[in-house]
Amino acid sequence: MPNTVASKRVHVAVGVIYNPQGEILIARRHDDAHQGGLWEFPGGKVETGETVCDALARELHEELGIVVHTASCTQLLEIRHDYTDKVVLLDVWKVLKFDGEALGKEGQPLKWVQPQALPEYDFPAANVAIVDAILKLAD
Ligand SMILES: Nc1nc2c([nH]c(=O)n2[C@H]2C[C@H](O)[C@@H](COP(=O)(O)OP(=O)(O)OP(=O)(O)O)O2)c(=O)[nH]1
Ligand SMILES: [Mg+2]
Repeated sequence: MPNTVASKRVHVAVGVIYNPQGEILIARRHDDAHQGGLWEFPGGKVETGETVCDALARELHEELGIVVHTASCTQLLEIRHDYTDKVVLLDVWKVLKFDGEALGKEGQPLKWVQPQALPEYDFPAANVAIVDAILKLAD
C-alpha cells in the first residue's frame, strides 16, 4: 500500500468521562507513544466492524478497567487534525455513567480534574477544541 496520508488516517474514540463530582478524567500518554508525554482523554482506535460507542467501551475497559453504560454516552464533537506524520479523526463522546473505579491499567498516570483546570495541562494540539467544548458546557 502506498504511504499516503489516507493510509495513515486513524479514527479514534475519545471519552470525556465525568465522575459524580463533575470532574473529568485525564491520563498521561506514555513517553514513547504518538504525542507521548502529553495528557489525553482516554480512548483509542476504532477497529473494523465496531461502532464508535463499542470502541469507546472496549478501550475504556482495557485502559481503565471501567464498564461504561453506553446508553449514557452522547457525542460531543468530531475533530480532524493533521499532525503531519498522522491524520486523526477524534470522535469525542461524553461518558456520564460507568461501573468500577478507573485505574491506569497500562501504567499511565490518571487525574480527575475540574473542567476549569483543564487549560493547566499540556494536551496534543487537536485537543484545544475538546477543552474549549468542555469549558462551554461548564459555563
Ligand atoms: N486517546 C486519545 N488519543 C488522542 C487524543 N488527542 C489526540 O490527538 N489523540 C491521538 C493520539 C494518537 O495518534 C491517536 C489515539 O491513539 P491511541 O494511542 O489512544 O490508540 P490506542 O489506545 O488504540 O493505542 P494502541 O493500541 O495503538 O497503542 O489519537 C486524546 O485526547 N485521546
Ligand atoms: Mg489509547
